Amino acid sequence: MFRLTIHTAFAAAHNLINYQGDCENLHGHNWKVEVSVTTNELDKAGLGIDFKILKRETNTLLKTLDHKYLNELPPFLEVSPSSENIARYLYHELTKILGSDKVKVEMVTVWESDFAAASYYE
Ligand SMILES: Nc1nc2c(c(=O)[nH]1)N=C([C@H](O)[C@H](O)COP(=O)(O)OP(=O)(O)OP(=O)(O)O)CN2
Ligand SMILES: [Zn+2]
Repeated sequence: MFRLTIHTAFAAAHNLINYQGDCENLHGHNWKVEVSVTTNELDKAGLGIDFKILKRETNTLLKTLDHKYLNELPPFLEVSPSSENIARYLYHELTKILGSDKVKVEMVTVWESDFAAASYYE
């Protein structure tokens, strides 16, 4: 089994809902995003999936979040835009885009600082 991982990032504003403390107020993060996929098969070039495709599709998705107020976006209208919920949202969207009989999105990890991250996997 092969695991392929890419790192990328986006910047956005949010506030946690149903939360008491500083983070219920509007603030922002430069989130780092790590996407891992697994595959058993390699193509003739020896690639599970081209990193370029992995980065391009992830970055296209992240553009919909970048420099936005997350609480105003459809995925987070009724779901608090915590790092956990962002990771789960990205996991499901990337599975729709990249998932196949050969490639499984294994895990999405979202770092909201250098010291704190949430991962989602199934
Ligand atoms: N499990 C989670 N806990 C917290 C989340 C989260 O998404 N998942 N998010 C927040 C807030 O968004 C907040 O912005 C966290 O920022 P952070 O820099 O960690 O907070 P502080 O600056 O207060 O960090 P200290 O290390 O305590 O100074 C909170 N929790
Ligand atoms: Zn925050």
